[in-house]
Amino acid sequence: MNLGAVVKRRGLAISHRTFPRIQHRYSSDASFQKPTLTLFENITENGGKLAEITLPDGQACNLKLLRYPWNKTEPTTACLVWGHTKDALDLLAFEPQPVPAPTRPDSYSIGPSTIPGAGLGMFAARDLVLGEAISVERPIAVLAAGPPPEVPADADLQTWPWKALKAMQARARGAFMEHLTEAERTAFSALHGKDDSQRLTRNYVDIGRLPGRYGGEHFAVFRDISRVNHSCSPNVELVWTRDKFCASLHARKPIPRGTELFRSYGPTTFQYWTRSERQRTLQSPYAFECTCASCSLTGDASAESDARRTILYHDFVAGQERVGALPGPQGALTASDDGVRTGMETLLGFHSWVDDHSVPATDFLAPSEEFARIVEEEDCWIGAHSLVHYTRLMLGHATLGNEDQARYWARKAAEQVPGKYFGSQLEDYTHVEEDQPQDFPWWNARGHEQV
Ligand SMILES: C[S@@+](CC[C@H](N)C(=O)[O-])C[C@H]1O[C@@H](n2cnc3c(N)ncnc32)[C@H](O)[C@@H]1O
Repeated sequence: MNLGAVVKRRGLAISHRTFPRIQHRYSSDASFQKPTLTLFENITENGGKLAEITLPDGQACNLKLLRYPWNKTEPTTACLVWGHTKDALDLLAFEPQPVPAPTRPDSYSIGPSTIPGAGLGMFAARDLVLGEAISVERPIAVLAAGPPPEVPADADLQTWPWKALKAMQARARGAFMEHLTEAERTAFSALHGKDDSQRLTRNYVDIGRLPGRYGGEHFAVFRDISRVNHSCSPNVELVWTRDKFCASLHARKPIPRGTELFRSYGPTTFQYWTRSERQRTLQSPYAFECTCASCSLTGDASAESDARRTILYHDFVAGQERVGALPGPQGALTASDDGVRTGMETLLGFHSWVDDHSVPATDFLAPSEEFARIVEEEDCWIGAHSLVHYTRLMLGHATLGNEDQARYWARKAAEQVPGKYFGSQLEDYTHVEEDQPQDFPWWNARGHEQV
């Protein structure tokens, strides 16, 4: 039996003399029920392996430190990812692409926030145009947020031994921080937070999945974008572009010079939550109480705001169910060909309405009109969901031959795609109707039913 296997089974401490490249080993108990973490001193010699976690069943998962994209002339990012992610990135043979420039230079400044006690914030340095890219940044650091894919999906991460695994990952993150370049450390240390751990948890942006078997989120920390404070009625939207490995901030409305910029910290569904649900999430890990317009409401007004957001949530869930019931791969909705159009129209119930004259136009339009009214009252940002309803209103009004309304909703729909600076298929979809509503195949098909 080889020494490595004995070590795994018995949880023995490994001497530096036997394996000089191994510096630390954290295992307080000899029981082989616990995962063990080994941190490597010389990560270059170990192919970027910063740590190896050995699970109770003997499987080993590697945490790898790499610089990405592999491009010497661009700013690159220090990444701490699971071994599979690195392998998948290797396979992609990623061609480095430059970080795109913002729409116009000098669009923002950093200074004391308008919210008492919120520290610094980001401000519009000039009048900003709806949709424009205000800041485009490659992150200082990217870290896998969850456990390795080898951890069984049904494992309760709060209980032993997974709790121990989590603590071990935290130690690996600490070691990762030590491996940042001096410039990265300086930028990271200047961010809000009393220590590295707090700086990480209070400044990260969730950038979602990277390629590879690990299906969880990744956290990215930015020099400037991490300065943007939170509001439940945000005026900017963050877009992560994996191919360019950068994030961009887009204005979701015209923003006058000097205005503080706010984005929503919550997950995609955050805008649908009630006030107390939102406040709970912001307390941990961000540790503040939101004072935006919706969160400052009290009594009946606050209950009404909660009720409005709940209506939006139910509509979102119903929409998800309709997407799930669509024939063919759901990817058709994001494909770059006519599948987008057909999939979208089917989802919206457009085809069945346009052919069934027994269903009045008002029945088709009313739910989307109510949706639009609530979104305006709450001033919330649920771009993709709004896009669906505004497109529906555009389709409906074009079919009724109502040119002004069709153009209006086409423009509103296009505005829900802030990443249009990076090119978007959906933008093409909506712009056809915006520029030439008469080109729409069903233009005026039910023109006799004016509403
Ligand atoms: C990502 S940082 C934002 C930049 C930070 N204000 C700074 O000084 O660098 C997140 C932290 O900013 C503060 N913060 C963000 N939004 C806030 C808000 N709406 N009200 C109060 N504090 C806020 C909280 O301390 C939070 O943990």
